[in-house]
Amino acid sequence: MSTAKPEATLEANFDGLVGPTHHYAGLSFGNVASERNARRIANPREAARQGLMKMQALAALGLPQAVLPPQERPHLPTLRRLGYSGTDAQILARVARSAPELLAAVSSASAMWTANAATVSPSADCADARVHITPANLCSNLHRAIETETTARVLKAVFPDPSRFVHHAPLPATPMLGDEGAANHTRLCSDYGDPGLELFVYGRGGDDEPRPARYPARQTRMASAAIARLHELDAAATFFAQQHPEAIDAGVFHNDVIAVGNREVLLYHEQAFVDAQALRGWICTHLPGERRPVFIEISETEVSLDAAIASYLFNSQLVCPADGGMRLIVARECEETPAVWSALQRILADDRNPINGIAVFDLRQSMQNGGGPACLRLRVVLTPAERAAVAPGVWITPERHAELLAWVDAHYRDRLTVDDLADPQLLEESRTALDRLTALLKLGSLYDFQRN
Ligand SMILES: NCCC[C@H](NC(=O)CCC(=O)O)C(=O)O
Repeated sequence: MSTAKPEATLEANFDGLVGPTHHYAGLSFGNVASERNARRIANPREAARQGLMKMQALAALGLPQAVLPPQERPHLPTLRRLGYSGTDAQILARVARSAPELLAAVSSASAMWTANAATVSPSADCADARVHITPANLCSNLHRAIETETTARVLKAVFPDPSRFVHHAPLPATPMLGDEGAANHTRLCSDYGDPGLELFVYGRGGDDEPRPARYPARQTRMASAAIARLHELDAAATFFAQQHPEAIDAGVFHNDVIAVGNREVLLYHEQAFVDAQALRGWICTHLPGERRPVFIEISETEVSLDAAIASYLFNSQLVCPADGGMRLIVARECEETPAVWSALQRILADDRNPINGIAVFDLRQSMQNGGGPACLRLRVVLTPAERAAVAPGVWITPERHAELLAWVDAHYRDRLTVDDLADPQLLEESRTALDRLTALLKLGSLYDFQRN
């Protein structure tokens, strides 16, 4: 067992803080939880608290843990751009009457799922030895596409030093270049500081490749290839794998719903990829460093695709705590799904893999919109010098965690439905909360309402 030293290169998790307008509107076609829970009563306060509990627990394992702020919602600048005019209250009343689905979209707290914020490549993988960051265009859904501009601004504020961090522009927002960020990107390595393998998973490739019939493929091969070029990755250490179209049609709208990789371990469902064997073969011949790859393939007979999607087993986080070993961070739904829980016990008992612990979290508010433990975090591998260059206010310490809980309790409602979204008071509450938050996290003026 190795104890992580403070001078080591480590993987940090940047979790999205759930915003005050968290609600269920069935906005994501192809995301079965979002569709199933449309119009359910949401509890934004509980949602934010559940996320903060996970952040604090990972920080307590000795892992670098940070927070990314929510976005301004309802987003009035989008509504004005779409032709609504008048006071904020007048606009909210009009859009609620004429296009309630548009009001729901501009009110979504979906920026919480920071696995879709960007694709990040560690400096060890990039030719210029800097960390490369490309915000995702999220062009498959309006409520998500409007995150990109603010996300780019937030990431520049959090990773400010241009000698260490390169910020690319999001890819043009068009179906051919659909990009949903790190949820379709995995890195394997021997140790975090070593050069690694970057694995991009796409749903839609060339005309000769199979496509889902029912649900959209949100990530294209062309988008992934562009990111690999922008990040100056070594072509010999980069692989593009196609996600199984049948999995997409069953509700696997991102690869991180069906596979998770960490260090030398790849845990995936047998229906995750069109050609898992080719992927494994390539990893075996290409993984640099001392460790040998470890594959944990879960068969359809052990855990059905439907059980995997209902429990979000593969949306677990696989992390390396400071005291050694590897731990799975799973949603409570895994414990509640018998086939999944026994598969997890089997994985734990098997000493051919380094996984030696499981921690269960209640993330139900996010899960009901199709976002599990891994959706809520953006992974960023950082050297000690890079960690020191991150905006200091975003790191989760016991004090910051307590401040954020108090901030949530002071500003968030414990009940929200789509019918509440037109309430001008909710907009006011959100802006007041976010204004305090940027001060608390020492991030300066991030939001449109702070800059006008
Ligand atoms: N990585 C998890 C993303 C989940 C997200 N859900 C949503 O947007 C649901 C929102 C709603 O239906 O209210 C999505 O599908 O992109």
